[in-house]
Amino acid sequence: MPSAASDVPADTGLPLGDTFHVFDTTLRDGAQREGISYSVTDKLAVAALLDELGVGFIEGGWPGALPKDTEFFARAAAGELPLRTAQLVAFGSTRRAGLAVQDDPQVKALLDSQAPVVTLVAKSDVRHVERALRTTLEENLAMVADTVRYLTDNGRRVFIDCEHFFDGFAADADYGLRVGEAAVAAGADVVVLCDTNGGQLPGPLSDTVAEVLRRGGFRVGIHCQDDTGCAVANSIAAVQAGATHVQCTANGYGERAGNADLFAVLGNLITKLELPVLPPGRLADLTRVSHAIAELANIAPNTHQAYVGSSAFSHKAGLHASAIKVDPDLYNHLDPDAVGNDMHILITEMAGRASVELKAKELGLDLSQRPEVVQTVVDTVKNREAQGFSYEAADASFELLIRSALAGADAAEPERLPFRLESYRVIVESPKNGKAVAGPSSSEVTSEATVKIWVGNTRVVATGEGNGPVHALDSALRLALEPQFPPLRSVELTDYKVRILAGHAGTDSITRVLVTSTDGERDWTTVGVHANVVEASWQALVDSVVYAVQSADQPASASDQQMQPTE
Ligand SMILES: CC(=O)SCCNC(=O)CCNC(=O)[C@H](O)C(C)(C)COP(=O)(O)OP(=O)(O)OC[C@H]1O[C@@H](n2cnc3c(N)ncnc32)[C@H](O)[C@@H]1OP(=O)(O)O
Ligand SMILES: CC(=O)C(=O)O
Repeated sequence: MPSAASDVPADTGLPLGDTFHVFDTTLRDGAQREGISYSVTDKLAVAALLDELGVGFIEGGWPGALPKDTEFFARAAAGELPLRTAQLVAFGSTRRAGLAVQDDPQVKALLDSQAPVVTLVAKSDVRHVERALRTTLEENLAMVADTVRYLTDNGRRVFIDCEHFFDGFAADADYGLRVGEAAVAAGADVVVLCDTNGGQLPGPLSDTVAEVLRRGGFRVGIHCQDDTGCAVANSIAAVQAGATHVQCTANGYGERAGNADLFAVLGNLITKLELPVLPPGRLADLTRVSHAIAELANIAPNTHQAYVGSSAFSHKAGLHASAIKVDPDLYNHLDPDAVGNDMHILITEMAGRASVELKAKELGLDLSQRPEVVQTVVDTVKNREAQGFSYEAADASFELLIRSALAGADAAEPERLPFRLESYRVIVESPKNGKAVAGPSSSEVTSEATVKIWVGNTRVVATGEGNGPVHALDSALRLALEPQFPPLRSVELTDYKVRILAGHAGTDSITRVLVTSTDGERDWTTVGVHANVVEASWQALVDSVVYAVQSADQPASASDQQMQPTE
């Protein structure tokens, strides 16, 4: 890793070179989000992903303030973070008031980090200088100048983050400009205007950026928090006003409401403003990198996140689907492939014929020549959703519904169900002495289920146990079916969600169950609805098993059997 600015490659490998900076602070400001606590290994992995994406700068943390960040820079310097495109940045503050810069241990830690670039946070609002730093305006300017000069003299490139710049500028514009000028005179490259409390709106923020550029005569960057929900809009407005350095965090992670989301900012800069700020071909990594970082941050991805959310290109309304069938561009603001995302058609009560046809195509079923089947499916979905079913998240049940409609419409190809239910029974038993221990332990309360089914002409009776009635039913059903349908051995239930749908009174409410299963390669979700939670669960389990059997390659012995229900 280069240890000084002189070692920094002049050619950044970025299409705009040094003229535009995409500066990521996921590992510093993003880590200030409530609930995030990266290990050093996580931080190295996040940095590697950001480098793969092709950002220009990765702020890794505050060495000297957080032991984990000190270790992160040490491990990066030791070769654990080979960077292709990005340069590593260490964050810290200007020297303490009244302390010589060379004696300030946290400034020394910035040099020790060996990062070639340093971002220094500085006060630029007179009220913060006087009330938070409790020093004079002149001493603050000296703190900025001394620290920048010391770092640049030691070969570092320096950016200066002016905290609370916009509020400070409104109160005393001249002082804000003097801070920027002092930093630049001492050797700083970029003066980053920070909306630290996130209270700005795009119009006034854009006016301030333009005025600073006019009066300050230095390079301007932007750093926006999201407290007004405008961090992305503010960042884009600043760039349009002339900022050439934009600080963001992956998925908008950050303190309070977060920071400007790197992925939305990149999507907007590249596809809307046509600024090629990433190396060619990397835009298509946006969705993958967003989700991988969410995984490392241990935060469920935001499904509705612009550009990269799994719902960012999902269409629910029938009228939208009907236009999309003609041309997806009619309802998508860009081709989802461009950012590595996919379009989805959601099937709900709002679906029309086009929605069903497009969704079937997504599932590999061509209904374009089967208008009567499409209409049957539309009608069935609308009726069932009115009863409480929800197909939006239950693609497998929806596929079964299409297959059933196809079979119903086609006398030559009647529906082939793997089994027919005769009956099931579930027993839940509390301890004989009646003293179940309070708490989540299930060993005190046992469940047992018996299923009686017909597989072809064979009657099978199986009993299973489980830590709850649904688990017991699932065990019994598999015991009964696995000998005939070996692929079921690799199928597991991975998620079980219950929702009570209110009726007119508590007692007549109905229950919707969603079951997610996996065979290790694919996941699928099925739905059941009934007033009785066990029956609703059974319906979802049966759909899951039928889906598994129908979509797996059947061994000759099983597929040769007569699958028709026998009477
Ligand atoms: C807007 C932002 O997000 S900036 C980034 C903020 N991030 C963090 O604070 C995370 C890491 N922070 C830390 O680990 C600790 O706060 C430290 C190590 C930086 C400082 O810890 P401590 O010395 O224990 O003090 P504390 O956290 O109360 O900070 C207050 C001190 O910092 C000084 N300070 C605050 N801002 C600045 C600044 N921009 N420049 C120089 N000194 C500053 C204050 O004057 C005060 O110094 P004093 O104790 O000599 O009066
Ligand atoms: C520097 C920074 O994180 C801020 O001002 O918000």
